Amino acid sequence: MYIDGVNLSHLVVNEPGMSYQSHTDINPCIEVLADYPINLTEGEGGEKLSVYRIPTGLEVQPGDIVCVPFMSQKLSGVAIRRLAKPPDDLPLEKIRYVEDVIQKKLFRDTYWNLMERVSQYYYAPLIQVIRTALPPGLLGKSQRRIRLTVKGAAVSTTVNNNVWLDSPLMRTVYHPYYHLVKLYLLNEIDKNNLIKILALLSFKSSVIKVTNKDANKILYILQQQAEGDYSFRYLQNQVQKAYPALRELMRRGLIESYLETPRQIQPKLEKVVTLVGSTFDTNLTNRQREVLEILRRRGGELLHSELLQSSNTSSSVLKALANKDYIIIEEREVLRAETGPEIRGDRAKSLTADQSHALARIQAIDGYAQVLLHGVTGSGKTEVYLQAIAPLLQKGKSALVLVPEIGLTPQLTDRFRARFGNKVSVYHSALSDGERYDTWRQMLTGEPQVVIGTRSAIFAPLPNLGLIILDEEHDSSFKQDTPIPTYHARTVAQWRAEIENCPLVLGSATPSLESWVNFTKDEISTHYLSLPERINSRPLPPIEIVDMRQELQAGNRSIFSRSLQAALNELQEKQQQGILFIHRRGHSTFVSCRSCGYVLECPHCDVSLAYHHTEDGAPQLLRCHYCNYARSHPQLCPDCASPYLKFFGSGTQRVAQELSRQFPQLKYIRFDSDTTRNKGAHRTLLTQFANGEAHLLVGTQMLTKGLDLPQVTLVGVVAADGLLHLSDYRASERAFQTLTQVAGRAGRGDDPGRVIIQTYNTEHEVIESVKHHDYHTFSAAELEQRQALNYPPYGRLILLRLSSLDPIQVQNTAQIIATALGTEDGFEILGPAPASILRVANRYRWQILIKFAPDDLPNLPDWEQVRSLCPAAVSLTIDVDPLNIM
Ligand SMILES: Nc1ncnc2c1ncn2[C@@H]1O[C@H](COP(=O)(O)OP(=O)(O)OP(=O)(O)O)[C@@H](O)[C@H]1O
Ligand SMILES: [Zn+2]
Ligand SMILES: [Zn+2]
Repeated sequence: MYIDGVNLSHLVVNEPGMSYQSHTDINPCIEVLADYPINLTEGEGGEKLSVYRIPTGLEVQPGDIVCVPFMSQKLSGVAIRRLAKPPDDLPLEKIRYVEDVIQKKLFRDTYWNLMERVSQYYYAPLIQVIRTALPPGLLGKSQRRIRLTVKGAAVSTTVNNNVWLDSPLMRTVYHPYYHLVKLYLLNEIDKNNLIKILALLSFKSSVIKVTNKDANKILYILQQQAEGDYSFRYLQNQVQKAYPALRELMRRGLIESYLETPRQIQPKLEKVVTLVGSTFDTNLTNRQREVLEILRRRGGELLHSELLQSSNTSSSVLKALANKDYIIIEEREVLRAETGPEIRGDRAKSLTADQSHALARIQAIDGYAQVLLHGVTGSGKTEVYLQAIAPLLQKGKSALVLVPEIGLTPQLTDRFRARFGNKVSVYHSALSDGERYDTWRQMLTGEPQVVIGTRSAIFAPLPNLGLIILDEEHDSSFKQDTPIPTYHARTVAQWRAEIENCPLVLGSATPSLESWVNFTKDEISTHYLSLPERINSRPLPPIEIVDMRQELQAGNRSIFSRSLQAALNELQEKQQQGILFIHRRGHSTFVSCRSCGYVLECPHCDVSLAYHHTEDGAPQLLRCHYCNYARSHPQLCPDCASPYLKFFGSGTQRVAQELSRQFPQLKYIRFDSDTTRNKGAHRTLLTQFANGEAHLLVGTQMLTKGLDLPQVTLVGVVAADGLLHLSDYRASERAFQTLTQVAGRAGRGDDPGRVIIQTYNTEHEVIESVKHHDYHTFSAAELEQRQALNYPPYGRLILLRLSSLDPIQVQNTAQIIATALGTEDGFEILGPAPASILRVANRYRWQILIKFAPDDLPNLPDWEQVRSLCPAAVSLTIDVDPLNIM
């Protein structure tokens, strides 16, 4: 990483034996990489190091997170390098002091190396990588904001004449002319007079006019907000040429810009009462004696609030006791963390031969190596992970376990907690900021522990890492599409394991083709470990493929084939349980008018709105899946006022309706994004199902991931076709993985399972391979195609995503960039092409795909040059190794 021409990797960090701390330094300074906001006066925010002085008495070391002054604000940043004296070209009095150290010793050498590698590979500024790695709020979220001046508040915008008078801003008592506005509101003076008075008062001339269309719009937007205040970024997204317009408004004194002070997340403190001494003097009241007695009985230490409650007393009583030195009241930090329910402990299972073999191979690794644990569904991969981790903890080391989506797999965390108790913590984005902050800091302590988390947990700052595990390594949620860095947790895990010199285990029943090729290219690698059988030699469930065309020919118009209907009937007779899987895109969910054909669309995106209905009695909503716009379901067609609106509802909903109609006695639980919105809903629904409260679990993709329910004997895939026809070179791979995983939920217990897949494409090669549980044939055929077309894992891809409010400008920019790239060789350029949904949240999107051989890296374009071709109104994201090309 080069910053201002300096290669950072030589500067960093904490090199042992360095004597910078020497007390003879007269004016010690430190270089800081701060979290600068985008600077309005310079356009783009750059990445540069700034020098600060270290005040006497404050210990500042490279790798610390510090708080520094910047203009009139405070920012946080990472201390990079100590200087024994200030740089020669910088007069001492110009250098400001570091204010404080927020977090000591965050970045060790190894951690810093990781940050740099991510930054280089994904072409993302280092500070962006650091921001991704840290819990939210640790670096202050300092942002540039724009607010109206009094003068600006009084300008009448032509967007809506004189709207300013009705703007909330004018009605706040904080407004300097509120007394005048109030007169107007009370009808004491009329509007025209008020305008004249205000004009006289504030500008001593006639009413100010803003003629520039964009400037006018900015004023209007600001005036609509109660405090007349928005972030610079927000305004930039609302108005096409925001930047010159803002400058004009600022020059005319109608708005001002300022930096918001960072809001640090504070550790949570609670008052604790501790009993000191055990003899109680006679000078105590009965009440006081009682309180002390309760405290003693409860072990001599209680939370202040708890003691107040259980002794039913007031804080003045406690204070009096503290004054008499019977108790100590002090603030102590409490850690916020997700704890999960109480779980009964369990012991290590005795392993099958295959499991033992795999475990032995993993444990024989000394230092860094990658292992692919390829085990069919239900082969006991998790048990191998658990037993690989146990001895590490004993040796004082920690383990990191990455999973696709933690909310969906409460079962998995439970299994880890049952084995390792409170040594397990979870880390993912659904935690509150406070919980994330505390969990994260708790990792820094170096206590041996197991962290289970999603994608971003690959940056968990565990100092003594002994093992990294990626479960379901094929899952695409390990890849971040946006914002930058567009990292893949598997790739980062490879670097991290290498840097920390520990093993990395990739586990899957359906390995990604990348991993498959990687581990099988040289003969059979010793690090390819296979669990080809289920536990107790249970068979994989037989898979029946049903041709839905034949069903139709035979006169069956139901969405359930005759075979699936029979299976559902049997389920009820035998009191067994089943899962019905619906692919999200498998059914249309839009609402259209039967009379005129009008389709309800999102006003901001080029897509139709999807119908959502969570339960009886809940409001019927139409929602945009791209920008989250929502509206209520209209009674009448907005176009022709016909009452005959037709909708299908989400796939699960439609299937649920059909179930109630055809199998009224079958109880089902819907498990999809509508029914699992609330925190803890996944767990609740799965527990209900596990307790036998329903025959069927009906749901989407969420069902495919790691569910281990022994009583499930039937899995039905209602329509596989939606999966087969995605316009993406990875569609087949994804379809094979999803279908294999969902099929793998059946027959995991004593009763044998069966799977029924309904499709209109019985001959599709994916369907063929899934039917025979044949990963090898599938991957061989798929890899052949990839190789022929130079797609990953044989070629590499970089996707340039461009977007703008201006449809012409973004198209032109895409064309210019593609042309410029076309003059270089070493790579192939596909596009520019509009994204498959051109407009999302009012932004028009184009993309350019760059394809090259893995070893051609040195020939890649200069991204700074590419960026310079991009005007300010067009944003460019470089997605390295993209997974979603749509
Ligand atoms: N050695 C063993 N003896 C007995 N039972 C075992 C053993 N190993 C694992 N099991 C049990 O077998 C079941 C399946 O194991 P597990 O869920 O780990 O499989 P998996 O390979 O992770 O499956 P999937 O990839 O389908 O999620 C679990 O209920 C687990 O407790
Ligand atoms: Zn209509
Ligand atoms: Zn939308």
